[in-house]
Formats: sequence, structure tokens, C-alpha cells
Amino acid sequence: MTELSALNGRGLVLVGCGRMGSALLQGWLKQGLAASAVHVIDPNPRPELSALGISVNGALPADPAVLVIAVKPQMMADVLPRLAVGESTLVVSVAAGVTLAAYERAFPAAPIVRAMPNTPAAIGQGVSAIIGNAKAGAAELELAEALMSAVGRVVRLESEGQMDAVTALSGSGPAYVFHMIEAMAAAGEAEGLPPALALELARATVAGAGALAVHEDEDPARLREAVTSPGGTTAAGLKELMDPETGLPPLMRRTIAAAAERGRELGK
Ligand SMILES: NC(=O)C1=CN([C@@H]2O[C@H](COP(=O)(O)OP(=O)(O)OC[C@H]3O[C@@H](n4cnc5c(N)ncnc54)[C@H](O)[C@@H]3O)[C@@H](O)[C@H]2O)C=CC1
Ligand SMILES: O=C(O)[C@@H]1CCC=N1
Repeated sequence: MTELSALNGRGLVLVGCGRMGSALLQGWLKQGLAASAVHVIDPNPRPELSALGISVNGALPADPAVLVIAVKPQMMADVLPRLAVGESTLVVSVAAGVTLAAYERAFPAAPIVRAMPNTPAAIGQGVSAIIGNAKAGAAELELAEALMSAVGRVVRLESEGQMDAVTALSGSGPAYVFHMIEAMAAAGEAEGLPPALALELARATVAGAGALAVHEDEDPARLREAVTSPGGTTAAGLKELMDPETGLPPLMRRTIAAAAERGRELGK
């Protein structure tokens, strides 16, 4: 695995240091990237960046090892024409929707990797999917994997065509899970629990079930069955939740389809 300290000589430029950019940056600094090697471009930078010794909106290195783009897709038309890198800089973008072809128009000589992380990256528990363009060889993909591994797991995609589905599932997915916590808590309240208690139970249940799902590395259907006593409470609840017409499966199908479609629109 590539060591991020290997970037300290030529440096890394981060364009956009909001929620995702700063989560990545924290991971990189923990993995040995020197603050002095980081150059952030952001019109609204977080104040703590300069205190860390990071260059903010200053002069950029002529030939950085990596250029990471973490601005909103809607900003891309404004941002890309202001950036220029050559063939020896790896471009990594985490933006939803925007295609490799769009980055190739801006950086025709560069190896380019699209990465799709998610917000648990902020605590090192993210999952990112990566896909590179034709100029991104084994070394570049390994470097991109090292960058994204700093904030969690990494999977490599077989084709860019998978990226909108990935974005809809794992990129946006934390929001669905957070909403499930909200919905479970609201339902607990409706059954008479005090709001704080309902929220604490919902949050701890989702966290515990998530941890168990990963820890056991078992089919989630088996884990579900282990909760479900015949004729018991869970079976009664699941009868509603798993209803093929009105339950979670068709709802999740529509949810992920809508998110994937939005990704395709953002890429146009
Ligand atoms: N938030 C999430 O869950 C995820 C976000 N992403 C992608 O990450 C990217 C950033 O999203 P967030 O961090 O959530 O947004 P954000 O709004 O928190 O951060 C965007 C940052 O870009 C900066 N910015 C705006 N215009 C700029 C410009 N012209 N030059 C440089 N910086 C500029 C803003 O000041 C802000 O700090 C998006 O493309 C999004 O699709 C990907 C995966 C998950
Ligand atoms: O909502 C969005 O567009 C971004 C991409 C995945 C998560 N947040």
C-alpha cells in the first residue's frame, strides 16, 4: 500500500474543503501526510486549517502529486477551468455524477480517478468506491486507494457505469439510515415512549445492528431470522416492513432509483 508520506515532497492540492474534503483531510493527516504538504483552495475555508499549518488559498505547487476535487457538482463548470495539471498529477474527484469524460476535457493528460466516499469517513468508518480513466494505471489506482483507505474501506469498480448506483446506495446511504433512526424514534414515541428515550433506543439499535452485521460477516437474512421468534413480536413487525407492495423493498427500490437518476442528471 502506498504511504501517504510519499506525497510530502510534491504536495497535495484539495479544492473544496467542506464536509467531505475535511473528513478526507483529517484521515490523510493521521496517515502521515504532512500539513505543510497540503494546499487547500476554498473561498470559505474552515478557520482551523491555517492553524494546522496548511496553506489556504495560497500559491500552489507547480507539479503536485495529487489534486483532489471535493466541491459540489454544480460548482464544477466554474472550478475546472481554473485548474491545470499535467500528466504527473493524479486527479481524484469525489463529486457525485460528474463523469471521467468531463474531467478529461479539463485535464487531458492526467490520470483521473472518481471516488465515492460517504460521511462515516469523518470517523474513519467510510466506504469508498473508486474507478479510474484509461491513464490511471496500477500505481495511480493504488495511490487513490491509499487516499480513500485513510477514511475507511475501499472497493474498486469494474466500470464507471456502476458509479451512479454506488452513489445512490453507499454515498447517500447514511442519510437513509439516519432517517430510519428518526422514523424508529418517532414510532417509539407514538407507542408512548418519551422522545429522548425513543431516540436513544433507536440510535443504539441501528449502531448495534450495523456493528453486528459487519462483525459476523454473515448473510443479513440469517441475522434477521435470529431476531425473529415464530409467532413473536418481530414477525408481526416484519410482516409490515417486508410487505412486497407497501413495505421497505419497494420503497428502497424507489429511493435508490431516484438518487441514481439524480446522479445521472448531475453528470449531463
Ligand atoms: N456529503 C456527502 O455525504 C458526500 C459528498 N460527496 C461529494 O463531495 C462533494 C462535496 O460535498 P460536501 O463536502 O458535502 O459539500 P460542502 O458544501 O460541505 O463542501 C463544499 C466546499 O466547497 C467549497 N467551494 C465552493 N466553491 C468553491 C470553489 N469555487 N473553489 C473551491 N472550493 C469551493 C465550499 O466553500 C465548501 O467548503 C460533492 O461533490 C459531493 O457530491 C461525495 C460523497 C458523500
Ligand atoms: O447528496 C449528494 O449529492 C452527495 C453525494 C452522495 C452523498 N451526498
